[in-house]
Amino acid sequence: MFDFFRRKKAQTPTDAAKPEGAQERYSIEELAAAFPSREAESDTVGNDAAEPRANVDAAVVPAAPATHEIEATRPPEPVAEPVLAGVAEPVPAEVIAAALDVEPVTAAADPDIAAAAPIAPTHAVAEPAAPGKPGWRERLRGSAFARSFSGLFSRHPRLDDDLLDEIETALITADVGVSATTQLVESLRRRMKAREFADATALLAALRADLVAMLTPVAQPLHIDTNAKPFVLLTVGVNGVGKTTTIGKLAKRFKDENRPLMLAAGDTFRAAAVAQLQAWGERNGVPVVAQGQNADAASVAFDALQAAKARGTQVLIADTAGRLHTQQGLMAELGKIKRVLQKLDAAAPHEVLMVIDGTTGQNALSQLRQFHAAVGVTGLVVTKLDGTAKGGVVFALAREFGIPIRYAGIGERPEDLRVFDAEAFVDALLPESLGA
Ligand SMILES: Nc1nc2c(ncn2[C@@H]2O[C@H](COP(=O)(O)OP(=O)(O)OP(=O)(O)O)[C@@H](O)[C@H]2O)c(=O)[nH]1
Repeated sequence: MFDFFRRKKAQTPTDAAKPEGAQERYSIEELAAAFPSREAESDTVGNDAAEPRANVDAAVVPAAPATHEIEATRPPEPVAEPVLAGVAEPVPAEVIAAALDVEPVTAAADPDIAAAAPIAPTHAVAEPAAPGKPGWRERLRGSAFARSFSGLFSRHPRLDDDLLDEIETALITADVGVSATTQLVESLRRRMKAREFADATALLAALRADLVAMLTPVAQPLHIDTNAKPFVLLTVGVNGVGKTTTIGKLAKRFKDENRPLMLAAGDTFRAAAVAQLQAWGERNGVPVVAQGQNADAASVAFDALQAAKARGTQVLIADTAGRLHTQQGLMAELGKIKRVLQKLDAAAPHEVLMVIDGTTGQNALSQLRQFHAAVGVTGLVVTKLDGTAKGGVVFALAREFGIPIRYAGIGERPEDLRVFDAEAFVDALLPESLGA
C-alpha cells in the first residue's frame, strides 16, 4: 500500500482544486497502484539477473496488417516460436478503455471479441496534424524562455551592463542553470567590453549563436544500425515523463520508415501502460509483446528480444516502468533488464533512451545523473516542451552531460516528436527577428 503513495503521480493543479470527495471514480492507474500484486520491489531487484523464465505466458498482440508484414519477413526456420501462443491473458477491454478514456465496447465481456474490437481514436493515439502543422516557434512561444526574451527585446534595450543583467536573469529564470548562464553571460560581457557589438541587437545575435553552439554537439539524431538484428531501444525515465507516449510516436515514425518493428510492454507496474502500448501497436500495425501487469520486466524484455530475433525484426522498443531516480532498488532493476538482454545480444540495448519531462527544471540534471549511473544513457528525449516548460533545461543538460538529444516532444500528436534541431529550438525561444 505504501507503493500507492510513493509511486502515485503528482497531483495536477486541476486535481488539487477538486473538493474533497469530489472524485467519484478512481483512475485505473490509482486502482492498479493501490492494489499491486507485484512482490516488494526490494525482493525483485538488485538480485543478479536470474535466467528469465520460459516465455510460456508471453503474448504478441499483432495488428492484422503487421502480422502479414512480419510474417513475410520471418526467416524460414525461426529459432524459437515463443509468441502467438495466445495463452497470455488479454488486456481486458475496460482496462484499454480506461487507458484511452473511452467507454468499453459491450462485446468486451468476451476476451476474444475484446481483443478484436477496434479501439476508438483518442488523445493518446491522435490523428496526424492537418496540413500546415504548427512549427517549433508556435509550440514553444509560451515558454518562460521565449516570454522573457520577447519582453526584453520589445523594450529596445541599450547596450550596457543592465542588458547583461537582464539576460542573466532571463536565462536563470528559464532553467538554463547557473553554470551555463555564467558561461554565456561572461562571454558576452568580455566581447561587449572589447567593443565587438555595435548595439544590443548585435549582442543578442551573438547570444543566439552561443546558444546554438551549446546545443549543436548534442543534436545527434538516432541512427538505427540495421546490422543489429534487432536494434534494441530501451526507454527509461521517471514516472509520467511520457515514455509510453514517446514509444507510440516512435513506433509511428519507424513504421512510416517501413522498419519491421516490435514493442515490449515492459512497464509492468502501471496496468494502463500495457494497454496504452497495445493500443499504439494496434493503431500502427506493430506487434506488442506483453505478459501483463506485475510480470518481471526483464523477462518481458528477454521474451521480446527472442521473438524479435526469430522474426527478423529490425527494431525492438522496450518500455520500462517509471521510477524515481532516488529509488535505488528500482534503479538496479534497470541494470538487470540490460544484463538479461545481453544474454541474447552482447551489444543490446543499442540505445538507452532516457525520456525527460521538459517541465521538470533543474531536477532533470540529477535524474539524468542517476539513470546514467544505473544503465548508461546514450540518448535523450525531452518532452512537453510545449505547455509550461521553461525550455532552458535543455541547455543545462547539454552543457553538463553532452549526451545526444535525439528528439524533442513539442505536443501530444505523433508528428510532435521532432528530431532535435539546435537551430530550430533556439530560434523558437528567441524573438523572430533574431533568427537565422
Ligand atoms: N504536451 C505534451 N504532453 C506530452 C508529451 N509527451 C507526453 N505527453 C503526455 O504526458 C502524459 C504522460 O505520458 P506517458 O507516456 O503515460 O508517461 P510515462 O512516462 O509512460 O508514465 P509512467 O508509465 O507513469 O512512467 C500523457 O498525458 C502524454 O500525452 C509532449 O511532448 N507534450
